[in-house]
Amino acid sequence: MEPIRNKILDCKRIVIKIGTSSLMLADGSVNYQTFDRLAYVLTVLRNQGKEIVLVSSGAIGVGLNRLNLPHRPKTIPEQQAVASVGQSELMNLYTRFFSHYNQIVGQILMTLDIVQFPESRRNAVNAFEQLLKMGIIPIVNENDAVSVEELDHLTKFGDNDRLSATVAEIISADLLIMLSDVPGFYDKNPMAYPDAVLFHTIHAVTAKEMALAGGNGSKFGTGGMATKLKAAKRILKNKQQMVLTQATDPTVLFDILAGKEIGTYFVREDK
Ligand SMILES: Nc1ncnc2c1ncn2[C@@H]1O[C@H](COP(=O)(O)OP(=O)(O)O)[C@@H](O)[C@H]1O
Ligand SMILES: N[C@@H](CCC(=O)OP(=O)(O)O)C(=O)O
Repeated sequence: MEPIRNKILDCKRIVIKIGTSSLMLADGSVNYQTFDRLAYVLTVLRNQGKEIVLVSSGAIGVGLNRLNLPHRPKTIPEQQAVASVGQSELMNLYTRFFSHYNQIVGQILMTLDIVQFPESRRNAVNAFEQLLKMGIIPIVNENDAVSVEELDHLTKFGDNDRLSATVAEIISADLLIMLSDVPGFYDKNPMAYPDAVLFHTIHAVTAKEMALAGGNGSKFGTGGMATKLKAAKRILKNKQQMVLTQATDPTVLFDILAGKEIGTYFVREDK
């Protein structure tokens, strides 16, 4: 009998983060199946009374596809333009697929400074609370078209792993589920080492765990495992919990919320 993760069973407010590598196919085209299945699963969870927030990467990936560009441009303004086009197309895709299940979605684009200033942070939280109260699923991304790494005014989160942990913190989510292109966190990169061993549960992220995080797995990934571990560290510090697994079949979310031992579960021992 596999262990049940009891602390997950009562989770009501859930942030789900999905990475680019799960939304795009290897040839750079859009993975429509994932968009459709994700829309279905999140709508079912919403109809069950869960409060769902989706943090979605993909602006760059979808933008490259829409503009028929073979790879990420080199200059920042070109990257901003690709993200601007891609974000518009990304929301178009989500709106269409969620509408198949009669679920309304909203868009919240964030920059780091929003959460760093108390008033703008409060305003952002108010927007989330109102959308959730209305039964709407907020879809969040970094506002890549304008958030540039500037020395004197830090607007960029840099990756959606960090953004998703921040959103989970400011809305006091019960659980963050990170969907990537790997089944979880391993003792070495499973894409490079077939004998890599999955960690089922992690109670603390230390230098030891950080040392096991190699580079990105996919040509689309921005964050890599290191940013996921940093996000997990923040989640644990805030006494929250996180599950990391792969997005191959978004119905995995049903099993995760049923407490099944899926992926890697980050939870404090004293939670
Ligand atoms: N110890 C590890 N365990 C699991 N994945 C790892 C590890 N070290 C490096 N990786 C790599 O991290 C990648 C996930 O990060 P990333 O490519 O950015 O995906 P995403 O687009 O979902 O953020 C995996 O594809 C894998 O190749
Ligand atoms: N805001 C960027 C996502 C950056 C990011 O963290 O991407 P990923 O590592 O695929 O989750 C975009 O939408 O392309």
